[in-house]
Amino acid sequence: MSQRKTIMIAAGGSGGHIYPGLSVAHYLISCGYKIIWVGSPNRIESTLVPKNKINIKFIRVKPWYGEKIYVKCVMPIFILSGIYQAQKVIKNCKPDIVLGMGGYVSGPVGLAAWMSGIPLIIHEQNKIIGLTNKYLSVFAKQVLCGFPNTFAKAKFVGNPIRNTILCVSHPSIRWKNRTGPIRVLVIGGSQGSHILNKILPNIAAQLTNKLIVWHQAGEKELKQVINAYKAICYNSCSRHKIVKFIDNIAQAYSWADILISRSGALTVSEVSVVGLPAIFVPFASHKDYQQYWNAVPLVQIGAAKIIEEKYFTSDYVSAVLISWNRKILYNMAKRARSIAIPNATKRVSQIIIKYL
Ligand SMILES: CC(=O)N[C@H]1[C@@H](OP(=O)(O)OP(=O)(O)OC[C@H]2O[C@@H](n3ccc(=O)[nH]c3=O)[C@H](O)[C@@H]2O)O[C@H](CO)[C@@H](O)[C@@H]1O
Repeated sequence: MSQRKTIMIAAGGSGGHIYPGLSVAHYLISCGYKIIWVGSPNRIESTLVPKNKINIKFIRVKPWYGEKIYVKCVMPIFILSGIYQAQKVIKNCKPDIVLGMGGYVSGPVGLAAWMSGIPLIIHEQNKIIGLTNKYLSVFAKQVLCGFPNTFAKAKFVGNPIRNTILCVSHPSIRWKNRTGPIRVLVIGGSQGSHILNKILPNIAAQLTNKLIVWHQAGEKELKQVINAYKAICYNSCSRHKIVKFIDNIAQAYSWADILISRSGALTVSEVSVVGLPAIFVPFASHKDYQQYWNAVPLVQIGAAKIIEEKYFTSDYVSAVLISWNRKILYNMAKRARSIAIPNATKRVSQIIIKYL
């Protein structure tokens, strides 16, 4: 194996695209390969990727699609500008292969790779394939996917999960001797979720003393959420923890009895690997309702429940929560693990290596 082989990873915009890319990047680095990341300068990859000590190049990209007339008119300019910038980065970095992990940035980089004769591999994290990957699949040497039966042309490999999450101990160890209020972890995806931010303080008030909440509220609404818990929960609010973002998500998964969360592809896959019961509230504004379909496999095996936004009221969710004791939650946790794919990082990496 040559030390000089370079793998370019294009991914950005949200944790659901970046974290699985980072898992693959670290695996390949440990095998001696060089990684160059391409992302956008103003999105979370611009901080997350350097934090992981991975070299990142930036291109400025805009969405390739949209309903507004203005977006439709200027779209060809966006596309051409993105491809031009991506070609320049490819010319400078000379990658041997390009891996597209999703987000707008992977579109122009994937196309530029194909135009330069560099093999392109793409990975789709969701149960329903996104538009960027649908277009790129025409040019890709290999299409990989995180869920089975996503796309006719795709090979099912699972979603790469961070090592720290893979190291969370088995539910039988975590639940052993656990007592006290039910521990509810609230995650709104990489940016926080308005509906969870609005309803959870009311649930905490309704079920005072019965639960304890660790709530990731996102940057935008953090202050309002802290104030909402303070206003509603009176003296008990100090036991709840409200934060912008949870860096050590493995520790949070390990602490929790149940997760209440958006059902982004990565959160769903992580919950399965860790073995954690969940109430999923799919993001309703996605055209293809991908988050609903991401959660279905865990619901089908009795490890999770989907509550759609229109039914996500404090009365209903409180009723569900008090109907589940620790024993029920522990059994759900074990079921979640039964469909986990813990070795997806290795599977993706080995396919890349095969093409080098
Ligand atoms: C609104 C939107 O477009 N969401 C999409 C976005 O989700 P988004 O990136 O928001 O959600 P995902 O569940 O896929 O990934 C979130 C990632 O961030 C991590 N995390 C989150 C919160 C936190 O405090 N700490 C932390 O580490 C999670 O552990 C996970 O690894 O990309 C996903 C993958 O394509 C899609 O399935 C989602 O539909």
